[in-house]
Amino acid sequence: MIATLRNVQVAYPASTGGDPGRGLEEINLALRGGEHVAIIGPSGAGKSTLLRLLATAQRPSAGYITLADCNPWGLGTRARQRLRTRIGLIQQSPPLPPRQRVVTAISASRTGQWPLWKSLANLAYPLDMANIARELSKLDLSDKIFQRCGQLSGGELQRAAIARTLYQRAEIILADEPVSAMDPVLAEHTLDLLNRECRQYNATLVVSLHNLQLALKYFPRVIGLRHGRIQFDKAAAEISQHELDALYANEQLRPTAVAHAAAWSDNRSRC
Ligand SMILES: Nc1ncnc2c1ncn2[C@@H]1O[C@H](COP(=O)(O)OP(=O)(O)OP(=O)(O)O)[C@@H](O)[C@H]1O
Repeated sequence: MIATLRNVQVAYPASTGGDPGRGLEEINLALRGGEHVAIIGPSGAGKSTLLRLLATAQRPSAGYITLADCNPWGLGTRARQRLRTRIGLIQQSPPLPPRQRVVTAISASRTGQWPLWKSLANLAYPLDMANIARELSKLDLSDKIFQRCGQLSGGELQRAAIARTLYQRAEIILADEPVSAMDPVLAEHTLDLLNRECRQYNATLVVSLHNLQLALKYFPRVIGLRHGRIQFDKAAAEISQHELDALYANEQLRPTAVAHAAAWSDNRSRC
């Protein structure tokens, strides 16, 4: 298994002196290397928290986690940093420095894997321009290579962050709503590309999505989270409308989410 979580819990500090905020509770999960998994669930369900846990950006309050056969929180700082070079986290609003050029931001994703002299030389002039240009062209961003990150649109920034993680050659790619700022056609194209690239390099891909249609279409395994707990974890083809209704029950997003799911079910039954 590339990742396992046993009875994992994340409790956030209470903001007003009450009970601790609920992030995740009793999460039990095993991910095989090379698997492609979508995480769905209403706003506040814990999707980002789960991705941050898998990225070692968040420490569990309780329970046990292994990544690539080691406990990240039992490692020293250096060893944990080395482990992080094998994990790519694509955030919904990628925190790329606004004044940094796209080429520099992308090349920085590999510096943790390089010796110090190479990282320093790379700061002065990106050493691997051809491969960076290749990753950008896959995402139709070739013309943005020397642009400053702060000058990119939301969707372009998300695509630059995806190019950065692909260039990193991460073994585990975690993406938090990676296509939320893209138009529907670009969103499909980008998710399709991300899946193909991960298959080619046998990378494990875990993506949180609010768009159920995309989750069910592109991911063979889907995890439904609600109130910090796993409601279901099963093959996309086996998820029923009833389970989707229950996942989003009483949530403000329900009408949109269920409409997406109903459209997808209709399409599925017509095929
Ligand atoms: N840093 C934090 N401090 C306190 N509470 C937090 C923090 N981060 C998240 N939470 C709380 O934990 C819960 C889960 O949040 P999380 O961001 O993981 O949900 P999500 O499913 O990704 O939501 P969304 O779909 O809206 O992005 C929410 O109730 C949220 O308010």
